[in-house]
Amino acid sequence: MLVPSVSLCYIEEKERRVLFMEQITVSGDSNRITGEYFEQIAIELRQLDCVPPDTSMELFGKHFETPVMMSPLSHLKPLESGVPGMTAMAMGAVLSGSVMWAGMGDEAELEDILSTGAETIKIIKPYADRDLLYRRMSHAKDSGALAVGVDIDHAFGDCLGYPMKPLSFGELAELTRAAGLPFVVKGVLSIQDAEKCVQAGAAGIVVSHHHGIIRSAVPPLFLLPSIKKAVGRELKIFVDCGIDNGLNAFKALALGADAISLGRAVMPVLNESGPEGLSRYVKSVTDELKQAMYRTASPDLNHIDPSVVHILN
Ligand SMILES: Cc1cc2nc3c(=O)[nH]c(=O)nc-3n(C[C@H](O)[C@H](O)[C@H](O)COP(=O)(O)O)c2cc1C
Repeated sequence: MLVPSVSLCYIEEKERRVLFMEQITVSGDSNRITGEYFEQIAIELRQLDCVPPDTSMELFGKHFETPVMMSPLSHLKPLESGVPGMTAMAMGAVLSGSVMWAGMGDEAELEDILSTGAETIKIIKPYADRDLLYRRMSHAKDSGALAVGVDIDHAFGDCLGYPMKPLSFGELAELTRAAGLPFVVKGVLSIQDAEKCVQAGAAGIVVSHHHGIIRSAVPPLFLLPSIKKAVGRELKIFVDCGIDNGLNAFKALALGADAISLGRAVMPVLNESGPEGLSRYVKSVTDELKQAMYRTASPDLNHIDPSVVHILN
């Protein structure tokens, strides 16, 4: 099987600036393991005394209709209408009252995204060129991003010709101090890193294996309860990887996530039906989540009892 190295990069050739389905199919076994783990998690029903649930959330001082967010993607192809892919994604986020996240794109792309009015969390690569990292971070702040962060898991090899380098704890602490915005660390997949993020002053973490940045990655939901126990009172916990429906979103929220993100699942939707279709999709995922909350007597996102989910086997 073709498996990318740790320098997993979405775009090796410019011509592949399409839906990236080729790369998605070569992510080793981590996505399969994660998918199978989701299937092991079952939901019980608590239908007496249940009330219509509220799926809205407050994040970094803003109000959102749903905890179903966009994952930070990058280099999506433009829609047929000519609207750049990431801008269209941001428009979909605005229409659905959802948080937008932006990945590796450049400063002009982020400005386009923000011009849609989308509340956006900008995730910057751990560029070996730390000056570039800091420039991107202050640009995000000056442009009005909601929060900023780094995907610490994309720290090896290079991406699109940009060499990457792992962050030290000291560098992370310095970045969070300098950010001037809530700082989010994406690609946390251990209690150790989660605790270091708290000590470094991060406002949030994304528990994620980056759709298979390494083979045999532990499913984010496997670690989530222990990460929640260790750091859940100190920072926001977000989760992605393999979430494409409201029941999987519910499982993640029940096991300790404050919000979840949809990554690869949004790409075909966006491509086929644009921002409006994306908004309908996010709303349908949110509706399915709401049904699960209703049937488990979970009145709002802060009151989902973890004991409503069971790990079989
Ligand atoms: C085309 C594509 C581009 C991505 N670009 C970035 C990026 O620039 N920064 C980042 O942190 N993650 C990036 N990711 C990773 C996603 O944010 C997400 O962590 C991953 O796809 C797992 O979520 P999923 O299983 O819902 O797709 C990208 C993923 C894809 C598929």
